[in-house]
Amino acid sequence: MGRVGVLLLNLGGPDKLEDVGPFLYNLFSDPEIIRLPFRWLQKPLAWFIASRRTRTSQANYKQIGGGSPLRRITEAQGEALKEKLGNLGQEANIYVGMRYWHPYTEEAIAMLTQDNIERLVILPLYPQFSISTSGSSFRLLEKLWQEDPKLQRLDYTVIPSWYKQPSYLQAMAELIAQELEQFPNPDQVHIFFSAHGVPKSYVEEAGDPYQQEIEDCTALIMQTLNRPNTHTLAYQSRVGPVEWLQPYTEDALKELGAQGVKDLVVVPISFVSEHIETLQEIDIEYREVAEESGIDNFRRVPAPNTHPVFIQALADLVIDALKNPSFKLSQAAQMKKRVKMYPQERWEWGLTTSAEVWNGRIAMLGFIALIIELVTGHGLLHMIGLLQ
Ligand SMILES: C=CC1=C(C)c2cc3[nH]c(cc4nc(cc5[nH]c(cc1n2)c(C)c5CCC(=O)O)C(CCC(=O)O)=C4C)c(C)c3C=C
Ligand SMILES: [Fe+2]
Ligand SMILES: [Fe+2]
Repeated sequence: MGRVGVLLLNLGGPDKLEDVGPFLYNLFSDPEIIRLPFRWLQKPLAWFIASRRTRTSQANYKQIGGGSPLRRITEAQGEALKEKLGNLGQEANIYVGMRYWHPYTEEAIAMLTQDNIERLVILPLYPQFSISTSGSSFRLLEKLWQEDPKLQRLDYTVIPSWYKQPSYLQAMAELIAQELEQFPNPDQVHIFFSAHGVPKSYVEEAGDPYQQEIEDCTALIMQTLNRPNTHTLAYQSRVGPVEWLQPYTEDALKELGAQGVKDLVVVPISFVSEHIETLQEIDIEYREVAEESGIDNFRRVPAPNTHPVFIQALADLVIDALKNPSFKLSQAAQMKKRVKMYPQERWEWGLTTSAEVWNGRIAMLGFIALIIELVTGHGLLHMIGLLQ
């Protein structure tokens, strides 16, 4: 076997507060995150949404030290994986390719081409597949492959999703058990799985397997844990006006509080590193919701990060992938239908989702008209004398 490389794919996060705006712009420019009928609208809309969200998002990053720890943790995972693979007799170079921030996927690809890697394993750091995460990175890679004959000669394989991997399940079970043991009555603690949400239309219209994989993953972790605790699965981090997967984490916490649950442990399951949604959203925002709802003892299970059993899981995935027949990007990036972030087409009166969507659309048209007017010097505002 020639030189082996492992490409770890991840989302990326702003390293410092000034990065938040451009990071959000990159994220909202992705048609896998916001799908629009007209391609030319993508960038202006991304700019518009990113500008509106930057301040709030910056305030959240400020609460966790002024930036995302994602790059540091992903690089540490890469180093630990390299060492583990070496111990198992499989030398490999590790590359980190982020989708929306540094080090970008394009940079990782340039490095591995320069290093003359001959056999590559593409491993997304998302245990479950979603169109919006692994799917988006696979589509970007597909594009890079189409553009570069050197990449077309590279022998590669993709691991589309891996939530059933036994050492991953074992690591999650160990982390949960460790947290349960912090309570006086561990068996009485309610285990609350909080998965990252996606718009419902991704699953129902576009055939995203994400919800199914999350439900299977939750059941497998509970089986591996093998304890009598009750549990709930809910979805966090909704963005925008459309319906996302339900129940929402916030509502489910309130409901459990109302039912008299006092001891609760939250398990983040869509992601394997600490990031804004564990450190800020769960640890600060959802803790507050839980405590206001009467849940007195609220704890969170840490993300797997560089837990040795988790690193073993990554190493096993790589070694198995090198032995098995290749899985290609075209198979992994397939999407059943085109999805939209804003699916509602019918008008409804009142302060409804539809009204919010139409308000947004009208505001968007106004915004585009304003830009055109500022660029050309002609338009309604000039006619009525508001602009000169
Ligand atoms: C707008 C739609 C979004 C979808 C769909 C979405 C899916 C999704 N995201 C993650 C993991 C992460 N998301 C992160 C940041 C982030 N994500 C969105 C939006 C969507 N995510 C936004 C607007 C942001 C920026 C932060 C904010 O302003 O709230 C991150 C980065 C975290 C960091 O530490 O910087 C991760 C990781 C998953 C797993 C997922 C679907 C399965
Ligand atoms: Fe996200
Ligand atoms: Fe998010």
